[in-house]
Amino acid sequence: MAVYTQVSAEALADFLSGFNVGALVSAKGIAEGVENSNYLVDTDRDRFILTLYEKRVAAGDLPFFLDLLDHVAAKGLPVPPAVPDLQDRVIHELQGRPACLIRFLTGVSVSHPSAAQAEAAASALGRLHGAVGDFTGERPNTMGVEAWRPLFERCGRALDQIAPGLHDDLAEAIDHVVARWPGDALDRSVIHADLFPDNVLMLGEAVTGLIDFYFACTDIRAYDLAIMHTAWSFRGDGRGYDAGVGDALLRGYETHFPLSAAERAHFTTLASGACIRFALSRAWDWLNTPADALVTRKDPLAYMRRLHHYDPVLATRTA
Ligand SMILES: Nc1ncnc2c1ncn2[C@@H]1O[C@H](COP(=O)(O)OP(=O)(O)O)[C@@H](O)[C@H]1O
Ligand SMILES: N[C@@H](CCOP(=O)(O)O)C(=O)O
Repeated sequence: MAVYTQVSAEALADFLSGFNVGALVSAKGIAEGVENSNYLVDTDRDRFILTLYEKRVAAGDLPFFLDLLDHVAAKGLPVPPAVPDLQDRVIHELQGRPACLIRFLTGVSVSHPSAAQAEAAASALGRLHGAVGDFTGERPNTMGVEAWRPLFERCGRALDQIAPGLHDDLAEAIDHVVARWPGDALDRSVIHADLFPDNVLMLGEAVTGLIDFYFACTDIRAYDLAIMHTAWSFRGDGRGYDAGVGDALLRGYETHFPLSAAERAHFTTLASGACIRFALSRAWDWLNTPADALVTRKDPLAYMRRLHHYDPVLATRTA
């Protein structure tokens, strides 16, 4: 459960009085998510998500994320814009945290996506990449290829507390993948950068929401699909690659963006990089999540197993 900051009913009612959204009826901390504190808020008029930005979201980046959501929503994609208050402000402060009131979208995130659901979700990613073609905002990827070594070094030898050998395994993987990283050889774009199944809301096989744009940034466009491939095509523990789902992702995406020969040639490297990125952030969180935070930490080793699927050369100690 991701609630790092508690908001009392009184503080929330006071906060909502600055909006034209009706009066508070109920509020519950949301079980999913690891980055921010999220509450499901019902008023006597409507339902909202209240997000307090916590760990990796810098307040200075919020205008980029919110402008991006407005841009993409205006193109007809199902993304949740922030709700303005009575003075037309969308970024607030609550309990000392940056906070936004977000429009609620219906749908559920699937735990075990079928090939048809994966195809629909990847098709939505392709539409998203089409919609950002004329978006002028830019944001460097703070979790991109240049960030891996510094984060690895901040984790240090404590990585071996998670699994013996993890430190050396990751060091070798970073050297191997960074040396092969395509860099400027591939098209760049604004990307979502975290389109896991829990960030896609669905009803049956229809996508009803793309959420959680708080890692969105400018990076290699096909890297977004590679991230999705690592997140959708395996069981939660990182075992059991499902080729039906993996192929469906490529098929769905290519209805909007056929991959170039270069993107195909580099896809395994992009996916391996995604595995390093999520293994590292999960490892850092594993070692540093406050004991009193209501959050379920995610397993870094599940991402090492995925890495070994894409790059069997790296399959060594922690497999
Ligand atoms: N706009 C929204 N509409 C409906 N549910 C949402 C919305 N935003 C977030 N949620 C719910 O809250 C959960 C956590 O949100 P998310 O943005 O993924 O959190 P975090 O940033 O902590 O990862 C989601 O899995 C989803 O259940
Ligand atoms: N998707 C990442 C963690 C980021 O959390 P999210 O809840 O914002 O998607 C992972 O699984 O490691």
